Amino acid sequence: MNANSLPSPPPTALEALNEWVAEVALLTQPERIQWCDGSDAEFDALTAQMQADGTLLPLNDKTHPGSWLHRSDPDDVARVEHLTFVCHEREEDAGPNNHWMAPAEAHAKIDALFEGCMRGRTMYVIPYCMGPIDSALSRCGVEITDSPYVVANMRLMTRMGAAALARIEREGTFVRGLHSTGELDPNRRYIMHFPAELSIKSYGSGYGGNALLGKKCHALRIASHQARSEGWLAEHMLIVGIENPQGETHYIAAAFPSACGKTNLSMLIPPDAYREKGWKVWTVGDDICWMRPGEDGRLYAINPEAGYFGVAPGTSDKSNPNALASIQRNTIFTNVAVTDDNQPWWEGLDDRVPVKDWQGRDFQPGNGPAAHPNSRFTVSAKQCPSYSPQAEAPQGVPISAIVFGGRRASLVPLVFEARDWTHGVLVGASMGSETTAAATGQVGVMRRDPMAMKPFCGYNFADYFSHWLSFDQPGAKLPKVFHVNWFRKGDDGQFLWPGFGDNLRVLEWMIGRVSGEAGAVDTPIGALPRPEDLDLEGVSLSEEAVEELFGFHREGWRGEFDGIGEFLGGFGARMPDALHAEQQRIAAALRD
Ligand SMILES: Nc1nc2c(ncn2[C@@H]2O[C@H](COP(=O)(O)OP(=O)(O)OP(=O)(O)O)[C@@H](O)[C@H]2O)c(=O)[nH]1
Ligand SMILES: O=C([O-])CC(=O)C(=O)O
Ligand SMILES: [Mn+2]
Repeated sequence: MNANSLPSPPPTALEALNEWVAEVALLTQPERIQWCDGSDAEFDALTAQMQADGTLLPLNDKTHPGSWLHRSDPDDVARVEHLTFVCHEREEDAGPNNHWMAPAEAHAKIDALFEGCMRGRTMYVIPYCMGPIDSALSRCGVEITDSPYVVANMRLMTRMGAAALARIEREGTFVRGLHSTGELDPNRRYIMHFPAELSIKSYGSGYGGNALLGKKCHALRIASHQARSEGWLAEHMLIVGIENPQGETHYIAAAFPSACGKTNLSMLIPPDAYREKGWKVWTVGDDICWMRPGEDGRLYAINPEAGYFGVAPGTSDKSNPNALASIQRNTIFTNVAVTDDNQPWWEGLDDRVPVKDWQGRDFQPGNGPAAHPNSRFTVSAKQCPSYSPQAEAPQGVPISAIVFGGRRASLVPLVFEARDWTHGVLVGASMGSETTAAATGQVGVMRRDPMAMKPFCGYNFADYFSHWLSFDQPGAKLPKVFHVNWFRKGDDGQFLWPGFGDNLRVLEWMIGRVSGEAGAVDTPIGALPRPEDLDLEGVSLSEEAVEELFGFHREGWRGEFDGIGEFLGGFGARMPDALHAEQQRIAAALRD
């Protein structure tokens, strides 16, 4: 195709967009170009076409109306951090936390892959808005892709189509994301970010986090960099509203690494006794949070997404009934197993035995799990029974508490509170967690994952921590900062804390701390509740569990703080002195 065969007149009057689309068409040579309007008719036509060519397999229409299974290439099931690059002119600006390539080299390398890659195929142009269309906090982008699966997922995950295009035309700026599934060859795969150009190029993967460019690539890597210069924060956080029996709602934002419990906490169902008293939980977002100080000095947050791309395994009517209710219809499942009556199935759902595994083979336990450990569902947020009407509010919701947490089998207690903002930033910066199946590589290895942003921060972590510290200004009414660990294990290897709905007991304590009502004891690492400071009625915990979940183990923390000191030191002179000082203050207190 050449520029002359572009549709005429072009669907938008925005020259910059038309020029970019023409330029991409020239490079990739698609057979045709389709501008996506986000309509139901467009979605229906795409899913019908994917059903016809086998990209989507229809699921049981009685139990799961309007739902499909997609089986991806077995080598393309997770994010690929070693192939993900942040391309600033200077390597120091990407920082030791990122893989870096100079922009010119990166463009040359990936453009060579894009050359002619859409021959014989349709090129889709997807205008999207991250956040409510009418919110000043929202930002827009356009993704160009040759994957109808990406279009369908973007339709569920973002505000996509005509309204987004209208906003882009008004604003004149947008993030440019170019994607092709290519040959799905892991040796011809890159996810490249050019923060200074507000652009993304992703080649060779169809997997969510690599291919749905509005999500991790735009809303975290590009947005975090943009947020630094514009005075806001783009974070890997859920947003949840906790309504107490008096009818007051506190909003909490929580950063846990991939597959460490954000979706679950955001959709929590209160334990029976809490429900009877009138506690309610409202889901604003399950993965990404953009926040900015409001005129009253508080941080206001929006969820830039419009849907969930959630982890399937472990989701059941016991662990997460809201998620399960959300995915009974109009859902795309990726890499799950199926039962004999063609229902989606995964480990932890129930005790049925599936007939086909995620690769479509007859299920045999010897082949490993039936559903891929990183199998996912894509669904519109509006289908969640706990979806908060405030998720559409253009001004966002005020945040009362920020929570950091990870998977830590040992040492780290159930919950503690940072003493002030600077300490809170250190708590976030020093987060550690055991790796999960959300990214390729070994699972269960402890690594530092500051603010759950290790794979997602679009610039040097040292500068990112400085940016976090800069919010502590006169007049600021910053949230309190906490750290949680739902994943503490006993000697038998079992989790000590029941988790899920019972996590509300911990959130209630946090809200009590915010309002000054809940008790705690001070330790060098922060304020820890005593068991009697939490409502534990009906929770059965062994003596060992209480000791491990609520105890403070000075020896272990000394070692931990040595590790934290080394980690901060790895960033050299760019690391803010205030964080070093904070680490040293606590390390000294631990020696006393
Ligand atoms: N033991 C325990 N497991 C949990 C808890 N919350 C979530 N999980 C499990 O952790 C896994 C991942 O949870 P999610 O809530 O999907 O993780 P996420 O942080 O939203 O992950 P991403 O979408 O990858 O960013 C699931 O298998 C859950 O069942 C908890 O409180 N306790
Ligand atoms: O990005 C993805 O593919 C899914 C996700 O939320 C994560 O990995 O944190
Ligand atoms: Mn995530």
